[in-house]
Amino acid sequence: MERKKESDDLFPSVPGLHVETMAEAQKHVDNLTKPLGALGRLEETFVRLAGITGETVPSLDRKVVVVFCGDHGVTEEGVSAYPSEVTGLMIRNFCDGKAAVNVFARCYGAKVRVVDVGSQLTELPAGVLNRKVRAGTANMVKGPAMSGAEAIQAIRVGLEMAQEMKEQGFQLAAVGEMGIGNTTAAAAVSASLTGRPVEELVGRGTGIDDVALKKKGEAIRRSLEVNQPDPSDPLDVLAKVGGLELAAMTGFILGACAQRLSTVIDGVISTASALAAFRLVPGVRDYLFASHLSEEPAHQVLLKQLELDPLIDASMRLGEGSGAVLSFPLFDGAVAAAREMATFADLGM
Ligand SMILES: Cc1cc2ncn([C@H]3O[C@H](COP(=O)(O)O)[C@@H](O)[C@H]3O)c2cc1C
Ligand SMILES: O=C(O)c1cccnc1
Repeated sequence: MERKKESDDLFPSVPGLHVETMAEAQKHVDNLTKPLGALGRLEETFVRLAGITGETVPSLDRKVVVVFCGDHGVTEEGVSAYPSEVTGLMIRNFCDGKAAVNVFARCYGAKVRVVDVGSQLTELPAGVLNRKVRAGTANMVKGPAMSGAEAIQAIRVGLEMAQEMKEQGFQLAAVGEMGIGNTTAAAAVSASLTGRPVEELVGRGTGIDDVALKKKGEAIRRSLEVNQPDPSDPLDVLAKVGGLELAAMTGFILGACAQRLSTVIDGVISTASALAAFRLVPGVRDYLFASHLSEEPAHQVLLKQLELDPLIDASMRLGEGSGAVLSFPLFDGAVAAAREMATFADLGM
């Protein structure tokens, strides 16, 4: 009971969409010179952006991707194709502007923010925001990944980052992550929150072979048995079988949506965080956009629970927020179509 009270204070309420603006936007889209509904998901995207911003033609000039980083104790079970050290190497790579997410962000004029919420790096390169809660989680096969208090602290990091992004004037925010081992944590969180069997959710992550895939499934099952996370308590799930960057992404989504900041989720890891956020505050769904469909099997299960349709299906399995940033031009296209296309009335029809 005590914790329920604490989380009530922790989570801001999410306002409803501007329904009248959405109706106007829908009417406008229906009058554009194209067959009714022919722009598919771009139309739903545009109408919802109008509902979020309260503007019939919203502006999306300022875009950002926030990459939350953390390490995972469960890597000692041999669940990833790469060692934990790669998390730190990639943090440096993000700061050098040389990772996939940086390249895509440059292509589409988006800023990149890198937040260390739980890596094992002791010296951080310039450009990383140091919000470290602890240096990696514990091995969740042997006990909880972190304490409830640490999970709440990580969620607060995300909430604060969302506030900062809003204050910095961003209009579209993508959420991404880096953390070797985090597809294992994401699958465990997904299994707990959805109640689906582990075999349906576990995937090859960075590209493990059949032997490692079996070990990964077993590690996920054992983590659930050992920790018994309460599926009706997303905070408990995130603490026991989640990760620091997963909890921070949940906080970011809650904070961004509460401030009417349109938020684009990426692959399986950020979507697991989004489902946790949705279970805490269902209204966040109205502010969330699914960018792409990852190869990880849990991703489509999570998106279905969220009732979100991805814009892109490019067989990607990278993370970092890379798929979310790749979807940015589709948002620009949706807004540009609404702003610049002629209506049937313009043609005298
Ligand atoms: C070089 C490299 C860059 C990455 N960028 C994102 N990930 C992705 O892979 C990791 C999850 O996969 P697993 O659970 O199998 O470890 C995460 O860090 C995710 O962001 C990367 C992984 C690697 C190796
Ligand atoms: O779905 C993702 O984003 C993903 C898949 C595999 C590895 N890393 C990330």
